Amino acid sequence: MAFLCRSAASLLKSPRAAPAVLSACRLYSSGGQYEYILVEKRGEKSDVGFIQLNRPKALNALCDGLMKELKQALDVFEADGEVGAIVITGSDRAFAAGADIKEMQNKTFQDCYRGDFLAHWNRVSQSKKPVIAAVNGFALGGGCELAMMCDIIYAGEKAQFGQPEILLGTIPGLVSKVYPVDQLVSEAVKCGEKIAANSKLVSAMAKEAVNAAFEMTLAEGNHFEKRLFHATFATGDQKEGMTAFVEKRKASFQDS
Ligand SMILES: C/C=C/C(=O)SCCNC(=O)CCNC(=O)[C@H](O)C(C)(C)COP(=O)(O)OP(=O)(O)OC[C@H]1O[C@@H](n2cnc3c(N)ncnc32)[C@H](O)[C@@H]1OP(=O)(O)O
Repeated sequence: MAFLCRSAASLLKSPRAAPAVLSACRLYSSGGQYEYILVEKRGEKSDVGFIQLNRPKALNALCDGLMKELKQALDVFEADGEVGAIVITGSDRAFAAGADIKEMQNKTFQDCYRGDFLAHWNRVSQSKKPVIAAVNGFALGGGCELAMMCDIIYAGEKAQFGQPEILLGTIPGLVSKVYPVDQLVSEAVKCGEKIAANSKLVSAMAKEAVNAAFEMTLAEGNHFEKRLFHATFATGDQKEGMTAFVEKRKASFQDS
């Protein structure tokens, strides 16, 4: 506890961190004026920081504003000496349906690279306090990764985890399933057909990220994956994939 208090105090003393932490404290202590999340302390002793993602109409898609608020709330709970653990949850229908596709649809590689898109997304994995994900409904793409960044995942019976980015012409896109013996090969071929219908260019990038991860530290692997993710924004297939989602139609990838 002494360590936590010192760490909180040093955060507040740090000239760079202080304004952000103090403004986040104001948001929290004034009952929570966040736009995209609900924040409170729970538990008999009010020692559990509770963050609920709250963009129900967009199935908690992780827009930039939401991720900034999540970082802010984590800063506040880390600086709060009473808080011993943090819970992140969504709604019954969706933990989070991934990064906000409408926000990403027209981004270029240059936008991603210059703005270091997703730079603050690792914040949850850097939390000094244990973080528990309570997942109901969809946990897709970045939503699945957000849950994976937590230390513990509790899943409701209807939780659905997935990495469907390949359908949008970006990375990653890996799925594993268990089948009865007699269906295994035909199901594997069906799976191959589904993969082959996506962008072959982007599939290769996804594989490159996964293979490279075996040779790298976690931080290096995260960085490499992010740069390849940025690189997909230079492809026509990312534009087609995300535009097709927004226009509610099937994507037609050209491997370009
Ligand atoms: C580094 C990280 C990268 C990524 O995370 S890329 C994103 C990965 N995620 C996905 O690809 C999932 C995208 N969403 C879906 O496939 C579907 O949604 C669901 C299967 C989750 C649910 O389908 P259904 O029940 O039919 O609902 P609905 O009408 O599609 O969604 C309700 C509203 O939510 C918006 N929405 C859903 N997911 C996202 C998203 N990820 N980004 C932005 N908006 C999203 C929709 O567009 C729609 O909105 P409106 O009512 O205005 O048409």
